[in-house]
Amino acid sequence: MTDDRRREVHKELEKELERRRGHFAAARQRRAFIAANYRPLHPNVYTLRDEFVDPRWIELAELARTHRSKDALLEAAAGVVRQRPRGVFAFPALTPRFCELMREELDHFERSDMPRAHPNTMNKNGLLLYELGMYDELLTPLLERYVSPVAAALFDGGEREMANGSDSLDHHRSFTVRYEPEGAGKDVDLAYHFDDAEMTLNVNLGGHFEGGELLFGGLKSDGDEKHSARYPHFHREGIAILHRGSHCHEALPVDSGKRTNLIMWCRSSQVRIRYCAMCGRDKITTSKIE
Ligand SMILES: O=C(O)CCC(=O)C(=O)O
Ligand SMILES: [Fe+2]
Repeated sequence: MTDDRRREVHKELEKELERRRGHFAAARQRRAFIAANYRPLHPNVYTLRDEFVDPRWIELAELARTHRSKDALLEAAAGVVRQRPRGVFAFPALTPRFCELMREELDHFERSDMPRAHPNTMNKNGLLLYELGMYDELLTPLLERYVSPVAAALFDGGEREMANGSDSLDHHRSFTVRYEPEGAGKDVDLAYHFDDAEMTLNVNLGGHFEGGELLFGGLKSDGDEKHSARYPHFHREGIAILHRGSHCHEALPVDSGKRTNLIMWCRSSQVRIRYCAMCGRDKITTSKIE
C-alpha cells in the first residue's frame, strides 16, 4: 500500500469513527431523556421473569448446557426445535402474556412524544430497545440465559471452525420492526440482506396480520447475493428463529394488519476484535471471515 493510499484509508476510518461516536452519543442522550420523562404503561415488562419465557425454551437452554453438540441437542429436544432450511432454527420462545404486554408497551411508546431513531438503515418503523431502557434487566439477561447457550450448541460442529461467534455472544443490538400494508406510509417489506450480527434472534410478537413471511436464501459467504432458492418462514406469536447474521433473508409485504417482531442482533467481541467490521477481513491472517 502506498503512503498516499494509507492516508486516504486513515481518513475514511476517522470519518466512520466520528460518525459512530456521534451516533452513540445521540442514542445515549435519547436514552437518558426517555428514562427521565417517559412513563411506561407496563413497567413490569422491562424485567425478565420466568413467566415471560416459554417453558420449552427454558428447558431447551438447560439441555443446551449439557448437550453441547447440535445433533445431540436436536435429538434431546425433538419436537421443540425445527430446522428449515439448514441453519435456520425455529422454537417456542416467548409467552402470549409477554407478547401482549410488549405490543401494548410499544404502542404506548409510539403514541408518546418521546424522541426516537430508526432501528437500522433499512427499517424506518420500529424502536431501538436500548433507548427504551430494555437492555439491563430484560434483553441482556435473555441473551445470557437463553440465547447464548442455545446458539452455542446449535451452531457447533461443522459450523464451529468458521469462527461464527456462536459460542462467545456477549453483546447485542436489539430493536423491533413493524410492517403495515401499502398505503399506511409505514414499512411494508424488507429487501434481501444480511445482518450486522454474528447470530440473529427474531421473535414474532403476535397481533393480527397476513403476509410478511421471511424468506431465507444463501449465506453471504456463498457470494450469491441473489440466491435463487428461497425458503419461507411463517411468523407465529412467540416463535423465535435463530440464524447466522450472514444468512441472507428478506421479508415479504404485509397484506393486512400490523406485524411486529423483536430482533436481537447478537454479537461476539472475540469475532469483532479479530475481524474488520467494515470489510470482514481477518486482521491476523488477512483471510476473510466465514
Ligand atoms: O422482518 C423481519 O422479521 C426481519 C427483520 C430483519 O431482517 C432485520 O431487521 O434485520
Ligand atoms: Fe435481517
